Amino acid sequence: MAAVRLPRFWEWGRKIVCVGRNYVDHAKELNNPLPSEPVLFLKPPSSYLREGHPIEIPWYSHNLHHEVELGLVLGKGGRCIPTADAMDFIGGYALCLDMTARDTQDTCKQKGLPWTLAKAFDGSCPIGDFIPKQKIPEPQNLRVWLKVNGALRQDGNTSDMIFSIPSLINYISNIMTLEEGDLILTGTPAGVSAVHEGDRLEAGLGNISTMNFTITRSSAKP
Ligand SMILES: CC(=O)CC(=O)C(=O)O
Ligand SMILES: [Mg+2]
Repeated sequence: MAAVRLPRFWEWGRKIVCVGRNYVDHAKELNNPLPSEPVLFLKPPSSYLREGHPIEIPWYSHNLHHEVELGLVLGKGGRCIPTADAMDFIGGYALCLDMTARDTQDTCKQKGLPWTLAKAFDGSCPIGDFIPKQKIPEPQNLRVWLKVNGALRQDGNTSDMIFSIPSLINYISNIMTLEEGDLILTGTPAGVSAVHEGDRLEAGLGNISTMNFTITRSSAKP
């Protein structure tokens, strides 16, 4: 039953849990300290964006960054999931972008405020198609890449994660109950950079899944 419903998980209104600073090279490029525990934040379901719709630069940002990430789609829910059992809770995967208003994030950091404005705006989580679990037998050894206007900007591998996929599921589920259809973004590798109106983004998980988006400026202003 779950296998039939999961392919359209983004329509369920479930939470998106994001992990930050999970790759050494990315933490270093932003001069962030290496975390001793996973860094977590949330995006609302209104962040989901599917191909065919442009990514909008929020009206308050002049430095929107791409972050390409492997997404884990929960196939069943649980609380305090043991690391040893964690992979059984994955129903599939998705190619994801964690679009980030970097200027806003920097201001939030300086003021000691949460990252909501920088990370949780409408369309801040573009996603590709649902990938059934069996199509990625080695999720901890997977190329994650992104091009802007044909130029390769991010080219990482999930083998370089600081916190492994099972340990992330264990950590998150010790804090909040994970539900079927939840999405976990596992962090971005190095190479994040600014996008501009008219840019074309192409991203991929190896050659298993690819997606394309264009960039526009939001017409929504207060
Ligand atoms: C510094 C960040 O924005 C953290 C983040 O989202 C990541 O993927 O790393
Ligand atoms: Mg991220």
